[in-house]
Amino acid sequence: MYISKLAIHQVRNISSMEIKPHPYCNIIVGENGSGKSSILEAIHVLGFGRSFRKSKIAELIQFGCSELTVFATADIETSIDLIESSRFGIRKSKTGESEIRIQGNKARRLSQLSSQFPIISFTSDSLDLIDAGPSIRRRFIDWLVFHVKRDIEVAAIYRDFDKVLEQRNEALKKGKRQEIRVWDPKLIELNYQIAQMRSEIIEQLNSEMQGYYPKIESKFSEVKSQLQYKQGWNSDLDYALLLDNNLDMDIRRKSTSAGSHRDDIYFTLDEKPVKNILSRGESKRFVLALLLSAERLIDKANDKNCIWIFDDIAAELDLESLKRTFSVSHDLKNQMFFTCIEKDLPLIQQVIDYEHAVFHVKHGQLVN
Ligand SMILES: Nc1ncnc2c1ncn2[C@@H]1O[C@H](COP(=O)(O)OP(=O)(O)OP(=O)(O)O)[C@@H](O)[C@H]1O
Repeated sequence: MYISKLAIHQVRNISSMEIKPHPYCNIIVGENGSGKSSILEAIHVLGFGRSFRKSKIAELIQFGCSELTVFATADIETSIDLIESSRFGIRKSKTGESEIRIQGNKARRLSQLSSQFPIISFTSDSLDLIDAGPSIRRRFIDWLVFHVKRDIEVAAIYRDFDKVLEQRNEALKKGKRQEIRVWDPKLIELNYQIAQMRSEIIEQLNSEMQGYYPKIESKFSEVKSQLQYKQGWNSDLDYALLLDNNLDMDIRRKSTSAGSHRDDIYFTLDEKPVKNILSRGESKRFVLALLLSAERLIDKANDKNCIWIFDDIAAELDLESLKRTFSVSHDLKNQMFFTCIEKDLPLIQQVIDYEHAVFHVKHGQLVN
């Protein structure tokens, strides 16, 4: 799948812009502050309903405007010379309302749009997957589960778990045992479902990683890399029993101490935490291999390639990593959007030895 047309309105310094991207490789060039990343933000909003940075939606909306909109036409080659087009759109307002359109019809949930539109982003924040707290890794794994399972019910399982956990925590605050126990059967069931889905996907991701990591990082080809699911409770014990055992403590702490909401994934090299071993550049390559492995799983399950967005690619990766990334991504036939400043364009074009489109951006407008 690739975006064949993109229309952006009122996203940061872009008042209105229409682009017809190349099916595989797009380089967005401009000076600092020209609006390159804003194009990537617009694509990200379509796939996730939020910024790829830590910006809130209201911060993405152009100064003085009350909403932003992004529309895309995405094409899929269904056979050698047959292309199927789909239209997607999202409107987000400052006051928090969203309107989602698929083929011109209103959709109820963002997950309906996201399921059609798998986007992978590699930005300066991507290292958070290694460095930041477990919630970032859980979010990544759950996003992958959602795209691999291809089941809209998956989003409902996560939503319900959050709701039930919140209700149970409310009951814990009141300290009423009977009320707390009302939530336990549903919590146990959803906890089990989430654990099962996460465990399966981490195992599959681990196995893809064995192939991709050496392609991106030759230095550690002899060293075993491992992704391990670390459950947020003692998995030797029955979860129901654990909730019972922890009840007094949970009432004191006013929150549920054990469960999927405490899950994490350990990334190790030679059984040592990646976080403590790898340099910053090496960590970026590890994350890149992780993202490529994730894409492979999505691709296998959906026959639908992911759309990649790389912000300021030359600042993030060295020449060798760039070469490897472009080569692997090109083999996978992904649609890619890179941003870079004018001075880095020759370097990037030297590494990309296949057809691509270049879009020059100035003051929030295309200039080529
Ligand atoms: N809500 C907003 N409304 C209008 N302009 C904004 C808003 N938020 C940010 N901007 C401005 O939009 C411009 C484009 O930002 P963007 O991050 O897209 O630039 P860029 O080309 O990627 O720059 P760099 O190379 O420095 O990363 C910046 O000047 C930024 O200050």
